[in-house]
Amino acid sequence: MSPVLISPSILSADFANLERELGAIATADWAHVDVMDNHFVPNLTLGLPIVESLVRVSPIPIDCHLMIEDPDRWAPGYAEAGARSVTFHIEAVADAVATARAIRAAGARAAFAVKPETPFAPYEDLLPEVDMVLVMTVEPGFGGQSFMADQMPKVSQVRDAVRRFGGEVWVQVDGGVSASTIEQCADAGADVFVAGSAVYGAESASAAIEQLRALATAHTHR
Ligand SMILES: O=C(CO)[C@@H](O)[C@H](O)COP(=O)(O)O
Repeated sequence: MSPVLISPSILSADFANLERELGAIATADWAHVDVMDNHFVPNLTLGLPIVESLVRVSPIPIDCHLMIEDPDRWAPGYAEAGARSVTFHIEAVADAVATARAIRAAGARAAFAVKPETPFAPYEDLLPEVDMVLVMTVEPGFGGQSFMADQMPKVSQVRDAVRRFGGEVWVQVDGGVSASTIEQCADAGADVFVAGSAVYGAESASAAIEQLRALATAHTHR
């Protein structure tokens, strides 16, 4: 397996043609699906029935990022729907351990996300319960925002904690990731890269994916 994973965000895709848009990123590792409820974030996207349909038609695994309230209740359903990984926000969850275990029991990889203002250190003890930590590099809610380079120390902090833990836990970054920002993410220790506008805004999505993969691979320290 490649030491890095590229996960294009379909938030920047044409929502009227999602099957075709998933086909356009078939050379990526995962397809990142942002579920937003207009409460946890000020935007509304899609929910469980659409994710079930996307799982059916996607040529690559679905990487589901839940930006919703009450993930304790909803997250396992996305795993049961066939998402390969399900990420909940640590700011929204009541019982992170129970939710992560329910996601894993339903057959998906479990992850938690931290918003830019949220520190990682208080949650380091959760590493044995998850397969990935997502460090947001924009405020969650919208695609096309500017990359927050000030989150790179947090990415390094997560990578150091994963090394101390010794298990296999991916470190994902999401927001403003592009050919001009991905190297610093990889240098900081990220190995899973979400990119929306940089992929769907490119003339060729597959060429953009290859460029991102090559840049990240050249800078990974794994
Ligand atoms: O979760 C989110 C936004 O909240 C992301 O997944 C965006 O969809 C990334 O888009 P770009 O910043 O890459 O355009």
